[in-house]
Amino acid sequence: MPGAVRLPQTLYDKVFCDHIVDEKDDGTVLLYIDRHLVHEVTSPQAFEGLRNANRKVRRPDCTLATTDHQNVPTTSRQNFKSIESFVDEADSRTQCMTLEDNVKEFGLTYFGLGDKRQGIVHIIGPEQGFTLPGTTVVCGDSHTSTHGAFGALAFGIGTSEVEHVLATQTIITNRSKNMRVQVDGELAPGVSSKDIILHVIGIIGTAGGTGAVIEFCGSAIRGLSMEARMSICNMSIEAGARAGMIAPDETTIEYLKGRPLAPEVDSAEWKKATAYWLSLRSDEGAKYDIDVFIDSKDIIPTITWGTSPQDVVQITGVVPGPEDFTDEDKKRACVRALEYMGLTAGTPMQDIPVDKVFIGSCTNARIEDLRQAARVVKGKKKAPNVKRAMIVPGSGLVKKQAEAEGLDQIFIDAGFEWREAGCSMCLGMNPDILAPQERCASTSNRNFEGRQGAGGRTHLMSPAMAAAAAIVGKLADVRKVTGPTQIYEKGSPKVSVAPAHQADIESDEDLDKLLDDPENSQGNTVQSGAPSTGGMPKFTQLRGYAAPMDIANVDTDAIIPKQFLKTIKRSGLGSALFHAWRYDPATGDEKPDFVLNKEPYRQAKVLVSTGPNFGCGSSREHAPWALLDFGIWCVIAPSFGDIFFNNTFKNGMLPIVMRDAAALERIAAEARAGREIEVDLPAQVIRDAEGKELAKFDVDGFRKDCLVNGLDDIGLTMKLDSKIASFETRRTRDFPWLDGSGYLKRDRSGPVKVAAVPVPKTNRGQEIGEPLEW
Ligand SMILES: CC(C)[C@H](C(=O)O)[C@@H](O)C(=O)O
Ligand code: SF4
Repeated sequence: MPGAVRLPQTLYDKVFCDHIVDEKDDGTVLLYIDRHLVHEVTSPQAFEGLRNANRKVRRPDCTLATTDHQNVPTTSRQNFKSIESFVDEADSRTQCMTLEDNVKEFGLTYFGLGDKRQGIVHIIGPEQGFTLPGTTVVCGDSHTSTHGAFGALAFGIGTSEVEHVLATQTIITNRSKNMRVQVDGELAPGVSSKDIILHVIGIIGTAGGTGAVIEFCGSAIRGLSMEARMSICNMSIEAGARAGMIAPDETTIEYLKGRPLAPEVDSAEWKKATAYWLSLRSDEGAKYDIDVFIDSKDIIPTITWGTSPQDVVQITGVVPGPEDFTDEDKKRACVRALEYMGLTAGTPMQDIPVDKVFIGSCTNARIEDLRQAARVVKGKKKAPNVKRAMIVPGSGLVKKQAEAEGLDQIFIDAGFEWREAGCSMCLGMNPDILAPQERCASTSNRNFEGRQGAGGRTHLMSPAMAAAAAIVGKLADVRKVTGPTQIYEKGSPKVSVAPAHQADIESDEDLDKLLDDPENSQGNTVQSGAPSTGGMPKFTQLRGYAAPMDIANVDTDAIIPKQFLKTIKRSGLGSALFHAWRYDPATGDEKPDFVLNKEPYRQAKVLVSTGPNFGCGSSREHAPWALLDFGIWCVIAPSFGDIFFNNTFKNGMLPIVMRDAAALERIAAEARAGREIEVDLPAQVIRDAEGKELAKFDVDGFRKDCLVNGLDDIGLTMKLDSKIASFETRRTRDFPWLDGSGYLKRDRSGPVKVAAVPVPKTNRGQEIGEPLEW
């Protein structure tokens, strides 16, 4: 209604409201997606689902695909002719070629390996101007949060959701909480945006942002370049948040000028777009559910010591010990992390030698990151004990730019390797990996067990700090290495180890055997064969053994390690579930102490985690697929990683949030005693084997309905086609720069422009035909 009084809104509220296609009374929202980024690892099963149901990609003009992940060798591409001849590893090749086939079949824009614009999906989106302020951006990848630096609502999704977006250009979701992290003051020399985000995660923890979208604000954030802002939003997922956002401002607009897929500067579209973008800041008096205030002067160069991104310490500090924590979960986690990391409490961080250095990843492989590292390295040499120091630019264009500036030579002269673009050692899936017990100074975002290679030890830090570590040969304080030099710039810049070195998987054949051999399946069908379009099995009552797990922050890398992500199927992953925890790396034998290797838990149908934040980290839907294939249909935990939580529902599984500690303990006690329990979804009750109630639980109404009735949500959404079409018409009218029409003008490939029909009301309450006011 024109003139209606609106409550003050946050940046998140505004972007969310501008994308609502439909909202149900129970709060379930059908949200329109403006930008969909696709990569080879999480898309094959989604395209397969489309094909099986004879569906098309609804908005090829709003979809951009690239190959970037574990499959892409970062060795020289000078002789690149085709993926077929270039990618040696069979499964990697299949995954890359499957994406190539799919983009052809569905008419999508694609930056392949031969294309200079190829790179990590979260680097190329902003680089091309595909990511724009005020948009909704999704990708089958948890670090989609990166794009929030533009004031976009950007979040990671699982493969089933990728299929949903491809088919309908929408997603089914709920409103998140509003969280504000305000960082004020001038950053001290040597302190970068990576230090800010590590510091923040150290304070709020990896579950601190659960259920929330974090808005980063304050004078320190405003003073950052776009690239530095991206590093912050990138790691909001490590703080457990659904997304991170920063309000667009002049820095944002400056960055977008001249980007190929942004509106043309000074055109009518540009003027309209920039006026809208600048309107996207939180209103005075807007309410936040959680507020965190940080003074920049408390931040000094920060690194991680343990196996969770919250395990941070200042570089001047020492390795902590269990007595430094009051919480029992944290004490336990500390003991485990010290053992895994091969560290002793009390050791000064700067006394710890490193074996490898990795400067790359979607967090820190942009031109500015490379410039910072180059400033530290210039004229110096890598320490002799550092076996490898790798620079992996985030995209072909970043690489080109760096070479034009002579950065490559600075690194090469210092003894670094200058590689091609890709995820590389961030995920350790291609030959860029750590050997067991090797220690790495890394600019990536995850230090989980085995993340960069089985048994590998990762310390997260900024590019300047990683460069300093390479020079010193130990974890080092960059301020000592460079002296008072200014490493960080203000404003935004324009822009092999032994193959398959996994202690547990020796060769491609081993992997194939594990994944393809029906013998290896635990015999429980995932909806695999049954494509998501065909409906799901109904979930009503589930009775069975519950496997107890007393670990906090069980990440999806642990649930299903990276080497199993190369499959293009949903089935057969049961034998790989918790692979590193379940099998001895040397012999391949089962570890007798691991819960799923014991009776009666080999038959477990439920998993009870007493630690919080189960399923945090990566968006890989392979995690629920592996659990299901093992036979686990229900996970009970005090809290969950957001994307994992969604992914389980999409596969007919039930994740139960049990915040009541006493009730959780009652369930865990039954589990430990090896007695069966019953999960009754219609009644929302958990009972013991005798039928006595152990706990009640909450579940979202829409999701319950889908589970109990085995409903396929893509089919349900497609019934709302006229609402989606109406939304698109309004979008074309109010946000014309978002249609691929502009893209086409600039020789973008892919069909576009959805026919406009007159439609009612926007979600901000305006009337038909009335232009939105910013
Ligand atoms: C492969 C992909 C699903 C995964 C993610 O979602 O994060 C990866 O990028 C990672 O960083 O672990
Ligand atoms: S976190 Fe690592 S593996 Fe994941 S998208 Fe970023 S660079 Fe790639």
